Amino acid sequence: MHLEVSQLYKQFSTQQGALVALKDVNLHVETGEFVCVVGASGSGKSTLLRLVAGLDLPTAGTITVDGQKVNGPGADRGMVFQRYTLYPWMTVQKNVEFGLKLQGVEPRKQRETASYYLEVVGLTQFAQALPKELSGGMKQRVAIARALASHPKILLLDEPFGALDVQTKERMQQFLLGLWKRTGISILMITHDVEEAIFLAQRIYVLTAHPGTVQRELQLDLPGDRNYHVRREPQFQAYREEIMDLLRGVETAVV
Ligand SMILES: Nc1ncnc2c1ncn2[C@@H]1O[C@H](COP(=O)(O)OP(=O)(O)OP(=O)(O)O)[C@@H](O)[C@H]1O
Repeated sequence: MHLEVSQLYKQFSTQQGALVALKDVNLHVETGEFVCVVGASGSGKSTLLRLVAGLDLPTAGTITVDGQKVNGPGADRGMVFQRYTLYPWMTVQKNVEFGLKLQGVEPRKQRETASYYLEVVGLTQFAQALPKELSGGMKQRVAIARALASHPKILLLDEPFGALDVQTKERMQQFLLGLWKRTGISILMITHDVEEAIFLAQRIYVLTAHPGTVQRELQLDLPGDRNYHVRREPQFQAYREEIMDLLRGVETAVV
C-alpha cells in the first residue's frame, strides 16, 4: 500500500470570499505505517481526511492509493469519524455487516466477517445489542470493526476519540495501538491532541493554519513499549514541546 498526497490545494468559496483551507500539502503513508496529522483547529485536518476519503474533491493536486487516483469513496479506504455514525436501529452485528451487504457480499460471508471483526475489537458478546446500549468507546470499536470488515488497504481516522472522556480515550488509544500491531493495517489519523499523536504514530505531520500546510514531518523514535508510562519519558516530552512550539507559533502569528 502506498498513499500519496501530492501538492494538494483546497479552496472553499465563502461569503467573505475564497478561503484556502489547504495549500501545497504533500504526505505519504506506506504499508503498515501509523501516521498522524496533528494541527490546531481550522488547520484543515478534516478537510484533508475528507479529500483522502474521496468525500470531497481537491481544487488542485492529487491523491493516489497504489497509483490509482482517488475520485470518490472506495472500499480501499475505511473511514472512522469522530461523531458516532452507527445506524441506531440496527444491531451491532448488522451495523458491521452493512458495508459488506452494499458490496454484494453473500449473507453467510457477511455474518462470518462481521463476527470475526467484532471478536478482533472484543465485542462478540454485544453483537445483538443496539448502539444505544453501548458506551462511546464501544461504539467507536464497532465503527472500527465496520471499517476493517471491508478489508481496506488503509484506515482513515478522523479524531476518533475526540468525544470520549479522558480515561476512555486512554484505553482506546492503547486498544488502537494493539489492534494496529496485531493486524498490520496502515493508518492515517488526524487529531488536534499532540500527546495522542506522539503516543500512537510512527510519523507525524504537523499542519499549521491559514492556509493549512505541512510545517514539519517528524519520525518518532521512542524507547520501549508504548504504554502510558512512555508519556513520562524525556524524549516524549521533547517531541511534545517541539510540536507545541510549532502550533503556538501559528497562534501568535494570527493574533
Ligand atoms: N465546506 C466548507 N465551506 C467553507 N469553508 C470550509 C468548509 N469546510 C471547511 N472550511 C474551512 O476550512 C478551514 C479548515 O477546516 P477544517 O474543518 O478542515 O479544519 P480542522 O483542522 O479539521 O478543524 P477542527 O479541528 O476544528 O475540526 C476552516 O477555516 C473552515 O472554516
